[in-house]
Amino acid sequence: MATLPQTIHLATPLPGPEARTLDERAGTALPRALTAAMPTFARRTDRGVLEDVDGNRLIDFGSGIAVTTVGGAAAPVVAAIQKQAENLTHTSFAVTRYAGYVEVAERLNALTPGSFPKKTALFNSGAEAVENAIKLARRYTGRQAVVCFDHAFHGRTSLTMGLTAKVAPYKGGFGPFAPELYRVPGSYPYRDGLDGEAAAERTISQIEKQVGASSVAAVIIEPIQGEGGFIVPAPGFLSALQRWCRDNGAVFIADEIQSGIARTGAWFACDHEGVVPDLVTTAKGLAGGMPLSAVTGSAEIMDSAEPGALGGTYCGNPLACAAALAALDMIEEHDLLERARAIGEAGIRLMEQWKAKDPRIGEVRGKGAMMALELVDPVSQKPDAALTAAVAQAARARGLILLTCGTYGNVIRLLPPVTMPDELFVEGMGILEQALRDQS
Ligand SMILES: Cc1ncc(COP(=O)(O)O)c(CNCCCC(=O)O)c1O
Repeated sequence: MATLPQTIHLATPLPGPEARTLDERAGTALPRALTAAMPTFARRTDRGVLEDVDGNRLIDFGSGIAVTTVGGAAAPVVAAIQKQAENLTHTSFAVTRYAGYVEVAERLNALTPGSFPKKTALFNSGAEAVENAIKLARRYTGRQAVVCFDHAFHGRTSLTMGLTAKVAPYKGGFGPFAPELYRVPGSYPYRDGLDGEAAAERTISQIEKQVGASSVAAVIIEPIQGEGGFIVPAPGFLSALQRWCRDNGAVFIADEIQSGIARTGAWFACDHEGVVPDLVTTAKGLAGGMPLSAVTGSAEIMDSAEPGALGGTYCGNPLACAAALAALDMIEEHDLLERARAIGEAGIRLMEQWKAKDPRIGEVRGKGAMMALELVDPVSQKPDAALTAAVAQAARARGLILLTCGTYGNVIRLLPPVTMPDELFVEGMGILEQALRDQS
């Protein structure tokens, strides 16, 4: 298993010659709707480094959008996939079952919040998990209305586009979207100035007055909103929502696809507030880079669907299950929860120092290795998407894989693999700080 030096190395400008050739081929072969943050093509990954096709080594602050939390091509994950692939690549769990699926379900049933009997169903993508969580909530309650939130992202399938808030680039021209989806304001302390209780009162009032409590099948929320801007709700907001759902017979669904599986320094972002959802969706970091997603929750809700009502050809693929078991073992054996917390503390501390001297930084926020900078006009505090794009582009040109997000396009997000060495993380932060300075 080849390892990469955990240092940045720029042999060519980005994109280099091989990448430019591939880009031309991609322009001919692929639809223009497929875009990428980085102007190059990957060849290898190892911990915090991605090597591209021209031999450049880049610092990875993206983890493939919060997926390779344990590092790309992590040795234990690779070994588990190789071993599994020699014996079993696919049977379809709906045809002949296999132990790996059951083992992943048992792990998630034990790790997710709540001490009640739980069950898990596996799928392939995050959107697929969200779709099935909604199906189960509707089947269990016999109701149809689903409450979702401003700034939400839940996927790009038809139903999940309806749940997702931001129109561009996700939804334009793809409607009509599913009925019975109702969007309400959530908690965005930097922009609404509300504490958890006040934000929850506003949300619940809108649900009760404009949806009707008795028609709500589910309330679905990201405990930290990801694509919408790494928005950490005010303390108490999520638990107030959970109480309302319990009191009104609605299923509380925590979409932990981006915030879950050690990313925030806890197994789940809900853990930070002791919030216990009825259903949890997971994906991304679950299988160390392999496509796997899950719905985990109350056995009573999970068993509400008739035999045969859940499934799909590839759901819970054996290679993905083997990878997931190896990734979960890595998190436990190397205490990567603590590692995520340490990275978060170091990153937040650094960015707060920048903020003290730079009024363009409206807020520094996040938990664990899920951190963000919201960039604004220093006078009006209005979102500054142009500055955000310029900073990201400058950082990428210097070899830092960096992602942005936010409804207003003005949030820089940090999602490093938590197996990244400290000195490489600090070097990546230095590149980001310089890119900010260069845009003064
Ligand atoms: C909370 C939350 N729920 C659901 C999803 C959807 O997961 P899929 O595996 O991309 O379907 C996500 C995926 N987020 C990254 C999307 C990137 C893009 O599509 O450009 C998420 O963050």
